[in-house]
Amino acid sequence: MPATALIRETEIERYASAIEPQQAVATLTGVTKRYGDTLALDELNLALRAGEVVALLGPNGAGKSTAVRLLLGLIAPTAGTARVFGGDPQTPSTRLRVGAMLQVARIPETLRVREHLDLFRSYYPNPLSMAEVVRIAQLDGIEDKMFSKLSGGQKQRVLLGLAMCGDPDLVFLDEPTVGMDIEARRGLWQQIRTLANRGKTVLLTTHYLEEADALAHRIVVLSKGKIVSEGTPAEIKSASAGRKIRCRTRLTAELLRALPGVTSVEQSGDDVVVMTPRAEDVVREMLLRDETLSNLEISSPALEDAFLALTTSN
Ligand SMILES: Nc1ncnc2c1ncn2[C@@H]1O[C@H](COP(=O)(O)OP(=O)(O)OP(=O)(O)O)[C@@H](O)[C@H]1O
Repeated sequence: MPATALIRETEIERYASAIEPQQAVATLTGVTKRYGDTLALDELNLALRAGEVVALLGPNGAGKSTAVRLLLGLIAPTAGTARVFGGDPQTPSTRLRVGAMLQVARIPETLRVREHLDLFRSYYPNPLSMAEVVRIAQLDGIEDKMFSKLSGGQKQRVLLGLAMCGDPDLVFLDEPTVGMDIEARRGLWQQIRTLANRGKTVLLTTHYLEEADALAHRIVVLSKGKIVSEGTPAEIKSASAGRKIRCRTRLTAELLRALPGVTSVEQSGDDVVVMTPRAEDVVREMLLRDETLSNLEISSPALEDAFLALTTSN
């Protein structure tokens, strides 16, 4: 069954309508964005609630950065409206309440960490104290280092610190852990969780499905400028690919494919892998036909499988 058949418009509407306008910290309503002939966003509706972490997932060119840049007020929609704290994202008073993690390439290499933080703190009337920024972004011990001398993970932590200087209520993290090893990535995840626990709203874009799974209350999957699925990580997984049965059996692939509810059958070494939204029924049928069936395993698909199904079938 194509994944698109499983993604119901009504599910997306359920999320959009579940957010009362007064709860929404930031919204894109009917937003279309064109760059010349390129349609980057196509009548997109997105709302972020106070205190939630939302992951925007999607393949290259899906429109993730465009959505973030609209909410940051860096670009204007071709049609539709972008609102942050009820106002235009471009107004200075709104910008003071928003923090964004920049890309490494945009940071001057020849300043020390402390100098970068001082500079950013000076942009805000009520910045966080230096000690607080250092604590949140775990920069102890590297404050006096030149930015150019830092490791990839340390640079990403400085970028998070810079985003936090103004004590923002809404934080945009664009690929926050790109280029980091798994240990450093986990450390940054912990810091992002701390932000959410302090009531901040976080929108992160990522290519790492594990990251979205680990951090987000809600995942929004974009493909070609449209939302193709939206829900908790568990909902995304279960809505898209059903469950996976792995076992050793004498039954032929042809017979398995003919069982009600089976969506795919693949050989994997000596085992066979069967995908179905009705795992219990299918296993019952298999056991009735093959009492030697062994090595049985039933699992939910990884978010990665779900994501691929969603974005490639579109
Ligand atoms: N300034 C621009 N001028 C022209 N086209 C652009 C511009 N910025 C983005 N685009 C195009 O708009 C579409 C959406 O791009 P966007 O950068 O928002 O996607 P993305 O999901 O963030 O991709 P990636 O994961 O690669 O960063 C793409 O087709 C891209 O080529």
